Amino acid sequence: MFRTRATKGVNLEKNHCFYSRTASTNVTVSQSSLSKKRPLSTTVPSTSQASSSRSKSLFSVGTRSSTNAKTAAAKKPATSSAPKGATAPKRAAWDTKGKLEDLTKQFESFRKEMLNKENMAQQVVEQKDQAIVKIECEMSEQLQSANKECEKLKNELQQKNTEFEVERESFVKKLKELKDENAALQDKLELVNQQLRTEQKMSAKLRLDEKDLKLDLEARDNTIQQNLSKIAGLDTRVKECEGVIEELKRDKLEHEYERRKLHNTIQELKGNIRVFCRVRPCLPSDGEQENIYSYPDIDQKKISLTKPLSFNETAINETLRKTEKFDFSFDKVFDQSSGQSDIFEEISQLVQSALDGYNVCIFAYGQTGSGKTYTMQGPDMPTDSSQGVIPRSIAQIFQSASQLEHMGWKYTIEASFLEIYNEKIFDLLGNPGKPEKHEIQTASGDVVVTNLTIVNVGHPAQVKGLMETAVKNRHVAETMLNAKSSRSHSVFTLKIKGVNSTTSETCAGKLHLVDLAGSERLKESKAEGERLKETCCINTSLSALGNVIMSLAAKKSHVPFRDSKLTYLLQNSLGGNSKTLMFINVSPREEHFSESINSLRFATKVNNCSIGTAKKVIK
Ligand SMILES: Nc1ncnc2c1ncn2[C@@H]1O[C@H](COP(=O)(O)OP(=O)(O)OP(=O)(O)O)[C@@H](O)[C@H]1O
Repeated sequence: MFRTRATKGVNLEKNHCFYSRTASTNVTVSQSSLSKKRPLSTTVPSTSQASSSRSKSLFSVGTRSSTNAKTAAAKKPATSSAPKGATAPKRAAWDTKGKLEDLTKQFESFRKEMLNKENMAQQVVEQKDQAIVKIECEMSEQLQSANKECEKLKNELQQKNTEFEVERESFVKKLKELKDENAALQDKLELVNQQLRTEQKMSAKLRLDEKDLKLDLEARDNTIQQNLSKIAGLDTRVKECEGVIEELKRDKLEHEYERRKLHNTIQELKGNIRVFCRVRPCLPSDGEQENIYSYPDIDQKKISLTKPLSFNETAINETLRKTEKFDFSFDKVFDQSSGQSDIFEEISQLVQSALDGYNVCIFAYGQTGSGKTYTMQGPDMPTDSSQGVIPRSIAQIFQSASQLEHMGWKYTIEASFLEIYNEKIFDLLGNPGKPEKHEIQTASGDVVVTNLTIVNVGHPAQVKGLMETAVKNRHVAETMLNAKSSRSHSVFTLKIKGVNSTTSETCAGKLHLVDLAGSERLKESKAEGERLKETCCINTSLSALGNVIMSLAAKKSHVPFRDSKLTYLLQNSLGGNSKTLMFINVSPREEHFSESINSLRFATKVNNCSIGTAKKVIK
C-alpha cells in the first residue's frame, strides 16, 4: 500500500512527503506542516454550493471506499427528487414541449449539483489521501528507526551471543578441567586410601615385629658382649701377627738383597762380557740369495758360515767350497727368524742390573746394513712388536722401578743421547742450530761430557720424544754400501740413581746402549774423500774398542781407553766394574760374506775375553 502511494509522488527515501493534484483540485499538503502535527491547511473552491457542515461530515469518513459509498448514497436520492432551488412553471397539459424544456432544465440543474457534490467528495478523498500519505511517511520513518533500532539490537544481541559463546566455551573448558582435576583427585584419594590401608596393615605388623625385635635385640646384646671379649683376645693376636709381618718384611728385603746377589752371580757365571750373534733376514731389496748360514746345535750357541759359490772362481772349486765352512760359537745365536722380543728376553736380566746399581753397556757391531740400528732402536716406524732394545729397556726399567717402590726404592732417571762422528761429539738432544763444543772429562771417578743435554725422565713415553729428536739430529750419510748409512757411533745413556727409604741403601747404575757405525773395511766400502775420512775414523775407534777389550781381558796395566773418543767415554762401562754385551749383526747377502767373516772373528775374540767381576756402584 505504501509503495502504491509513493508512485503518486511520495518520496519516502528522502524522508520527505509531497502530494499535489492541481489539475482537478487545489489541495496542498506540506511535509513541514505535517511534521509539526498542525491541522491540515486546505483550500476548497468558494464557488461550491456544498455547505461547510456537509464538508465536515465528509471529512469524518476514514477511508476512501467509505467515501465513495457515501457519494453513491448522495446520488441516489438526487435521481428520485428534483433539486431544491428549481421551481418549474405550470404548463398546460398539452404543452408537452414546455414540459420537456422544464424537465431538461431540472435535469441540468440536478446534474450541476451532482457535479459539485462529486468535486467536493473528490477533494475530501484527496485530503484523506494526503493524510494517509502523511501517516505512511510517519510510519515509514518510525519503521526505519524501528528497523535501525532492531538492527542495533540484533548486532548487540549477536555480540552478546558471541561473548556468551566464548564465555560458555571457557566455562565448558573450565568445567572439563575441574572434572579432570576431580577425577585425578579421586584417583589420588583412592591411592592415599590404599596406602593408608597398607600402612595400617604394616603398622599392625610392625607392632608385632617390634616385640620380636626387642627380643632379638636382647639376644644380640648378649652376643655382642661375648664378641667383645673375643675381640679383646683377637687384638692381642693381631699385635702378635704384626710382629710376624715386620719379621717377614725384613725377610723379604733380605731375600731381595739375596736375589740381587744371585742375579749378579748368574751374570758373572755367564761372563761379564757376552756376545750375541744375530743374522738379519733377507729383505726384498736383497734379491735372491744363497743361504750361507746354518745353525748346528739346538742350544742356539753355534753358527756356521759356508763360503758362497760366487766367491769361487771355477766350478772345480766346488769340492773345495764344501770344506770352506767357518764355525763360530757365541753366548747366543739368533737366526733370521728371531724377533725383537726373542732378543730382549735374553738381555732383560742385564738391563735389570743397571737398576740394581751396575754399569751396563750393550753394543751393536757389524757392517753397514747388517741390522744394528734395527736391533737397537727398531725400524723407522716401530710397532709394539718391532721396537728395539732401547725402547724395551726403558719400558722395563720404569716398570721395575715402580714395582720396587713398595719396597722403599725411589729412582731418578736421567737420559742423554750423543753421537761420535769423525772423533767429535755431537749432542743428539741439543739444538742442532747452535752446536756446542763437547769434551770428555773424568771427575771423582765418573765420566762426564761437557755441555751435554741431560733430560730428567719421569715416564717412558717421554723417551719416545727424545728418540725422535735424536734420529732427526743424527748424521746420516750415503755410502756405496747402503743408501742411508749411519757413519757415526750413537750412545744412548740412562743414569739411574736409587734410594731406599726403608734401608737407607743407595745405588747408581748406568745403561749405555751403543749403535756402532758400520764396521766394513776401507777396501770394501770403496770410500773416497770425506767418506774415506769417516771410514778411517770408524775403523780406528772400532780397533780401539777391540784393543781395550783385549787389554782388559789380558789384565794389562795400561788399557788404551784414550785411543778413541768411544772407548774414553765408555771406560767405566767396559772395565771390571761393568757388564758388557755385544751384538754381532751379520748380513745374509752372499757378497757380504767377507765382512760377515770379519765381524764374526772380531766377536769371537771378544767372546773369549773374561773381564773380571762387576761391582755394584754404591754412592
Ligand atoms: N731383524 C730384522 N728384521 C727385519 N728387517 C731388518 C732386520 N734387521 C735389519 N732389518 C732391515 O734391514 C735394513 C738395514 O738395517 P739397519 O739400518 O738396522 O742396518 P745397520 O747395520 O744399522 O746399518 P747402518 O750401519 O747403515 O746404520 C733396514 O731396512 C732394516 O729395517
